[in-house]
Amino acid sequence: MSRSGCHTERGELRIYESSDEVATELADYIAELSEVSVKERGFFAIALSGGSLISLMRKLCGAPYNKTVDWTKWYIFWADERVVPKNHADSNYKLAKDCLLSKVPLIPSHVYSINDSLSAEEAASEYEFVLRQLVKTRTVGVSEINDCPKFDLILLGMGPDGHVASLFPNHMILEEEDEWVTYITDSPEPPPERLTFTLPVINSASNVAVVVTGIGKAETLHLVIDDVGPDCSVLPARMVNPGNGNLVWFLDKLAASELEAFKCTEQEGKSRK
Ligand SMILES: O=C(O)[C@H](O)[C@@H](O)[C@H](O)[C@H](O)COP(=O)(O)O
Repeated sequence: MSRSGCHTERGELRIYESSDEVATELADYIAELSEVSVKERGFFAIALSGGSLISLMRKLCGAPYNKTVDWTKWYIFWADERVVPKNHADSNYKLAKDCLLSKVPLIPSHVYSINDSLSAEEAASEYEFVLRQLVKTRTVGVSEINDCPKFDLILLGMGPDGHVASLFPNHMILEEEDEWVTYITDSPEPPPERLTFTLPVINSASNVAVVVTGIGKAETLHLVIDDVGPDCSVLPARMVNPGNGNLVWFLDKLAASELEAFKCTEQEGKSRK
């Protein structure tokens, strides 16, 4: 059950007691969006990231979701991927496959992993080409305000430096406006070569959820969510702002502990006692 929730200029905050509760609520949220998208569009186009997000999605593999979700309508993409072979320990595809995708009855041809036999630049351009075909057939929706894909859901994590997908602070790809998928060869975190959706694609989605847990992210999250100084404008997580879509932050109380909204609720709770 949600410990507290509120709407801010940076989207809706859903704060839970523990990361296990985040996992429970995240599964429910994804299943609900899948149902709505399948009803409205006939498909559910979802983009994943790497990191702890994937294990936080684990409850989708169990009851009731293994039976109630219409997995055959899912189309899976990656908001970012590391340029390594698919069976490499660093691969976001491998992580998702091992923890989730191999445990649910998806249609294998609906899983759009990145071509690992190409260079970063070639793989980015091929991935964008594939996306363009799927937007043409409306398997992936299209934005009403630009020609960008409109994913039903993009799931992101956030690094302690405020990066999302493979959009790192101060990197010039934050300014990319034309490409849908781009690449970097100088990631501050290994491995250095990565593909990533650009901000226009992330911000064109119908729904974006950023899932952040643990005390190590608390200070950065405060800079991202609360308006506390000029430096925070360079944080990529702060640039996530789906204009025509919904932004939801799934947080455990450790990650949320520095947020103004969280501190207020804690204070109110104490004064009531
Ligand atoms: O491929 C990647 O590295 C990820 O997509 C990246 O953006 C990740 O989501 C964050 O680094 C948060 O990761 P954690 O939740 O594991 O800290």
